[in-house]
Amino acid sequence: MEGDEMLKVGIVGSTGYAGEELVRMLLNHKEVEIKWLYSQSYVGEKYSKVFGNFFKIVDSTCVGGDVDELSKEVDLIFTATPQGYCSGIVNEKLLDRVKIVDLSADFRIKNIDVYKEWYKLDHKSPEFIAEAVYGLCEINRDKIKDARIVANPGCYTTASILALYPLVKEKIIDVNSIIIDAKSGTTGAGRGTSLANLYCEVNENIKAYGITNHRHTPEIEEQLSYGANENIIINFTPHLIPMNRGILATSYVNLNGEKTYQDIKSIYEKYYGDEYFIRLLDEGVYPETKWIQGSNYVDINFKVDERTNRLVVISAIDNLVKGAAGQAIQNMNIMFGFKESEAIFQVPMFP
Ligand SMILES: NC(=O)C1=CN([C@@H]2O[C@H](COP(=O)(O)OP(=O)(O)OC[C@H]3O[C@@H](n4cnc5c(N)ncnc54)[C@H](OP(=O)(O)O)[C@@H]3O)[C@@H](O)[C@H]2O)C=CC1
Ligand SMILES: CC(=O)N[C@@H](CCC(=O)OP(=O)(O)O)C(=O)O
Repeated sequence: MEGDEMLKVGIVGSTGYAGEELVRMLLNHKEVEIKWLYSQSYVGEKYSKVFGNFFKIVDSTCVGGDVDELSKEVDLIFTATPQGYCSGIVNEKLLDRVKIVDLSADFRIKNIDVYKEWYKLDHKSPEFIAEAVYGLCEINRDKIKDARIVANPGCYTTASILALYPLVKEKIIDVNSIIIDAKSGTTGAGRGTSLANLYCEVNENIKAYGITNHRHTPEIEEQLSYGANENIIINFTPHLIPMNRGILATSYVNLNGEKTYQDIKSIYEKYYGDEYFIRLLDEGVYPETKWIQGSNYVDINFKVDERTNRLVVISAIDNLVKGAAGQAIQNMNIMFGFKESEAIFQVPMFP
């Protein structure tokens, strides 16, 4: 497509890590033109000065001002912004003009009291929560097609829910025995400066954080509960590790009755066998972040522990790609009927 036929998009939060990944991948999209790159801190600056990797590739300058006015130039807006931003700009007039893919958590959680409790924020447009679709592509593809607002899932949540969804749906595990132990690279924390993310604090170190109260807990619980059709509560413990990007989630669950490797494998095949971006690894081969880095792939495998009758499931994603920008583009592709892998097929970077 060319000129007027191209889908025009704007990116708010373009100067963050997720925003940068959106630009990097959208440049390869045959049917999309990036119309503007919005920033609060770099208005008037060349985007390629903010991120030198775009030198001689992107000539645009960051724009600021009224997003409502800018929305008249585009068909879709990605908001790769902090929690509370997107809910502040959404209104009926805006949604008449554009579709929204929000990378924050503003529209992920249906129960507003849960949102308030875990995010310590008042929601600025609760009237749109019900219609927003949780953009976990492999699970909600049909609903995403017609959505005006897509709530792009969090990074830990994407890795965790995709690993566990077939198991809860098929009721082969005790749904109240789920423990998720997840590790993330430091880009997961964003580009803003904070003491905890300084090089010397992160390098040569691994630490758990958000123990029993990380905000992805209710997001995982809500989505797994829809799958199981019953209320699920979980233990979720994230860890910060000295890597740029990547998430590895190890989930422990009690099996209902004895199950073989093949029993479980056939369940994963039923749900994901035809999924382009989900790779069910061969028996005995377990996901590593190096194998998905820079790509939109989700690698999954598991092992039955016959001694404890527990199942251990390992999943890996790139937090900035399938955990953020890649999935956001996948959602856009579904919403506009483009090839689902357009612009987001990348061979993972190794090493
Ligand atoms: N990093 C990750 O792995 C993942 C991130 N996410 C979510 O995506 C969103 C972006 O994350 P990430 O890129 O890491 O964050 P960053 O901190 O790297 O970037 C945030 C961006 O938002 C802009 N911004 C900050 N405050 C405001 C504001 N009040 N209004 C408008 N824009 C603002 C910032 O730049 P400027 O000042 O130039 O406007 C910047 O471009 C967050 O909601 C995050 O939770 C989701 C999944 C994974
Ligand atoms: C390493 C790290 O700090 N990760 C972030 C999760 C990033 C993300 O996906 O979160 P959202 O729900 O905000 O979109 C965190 O734990 O807060």
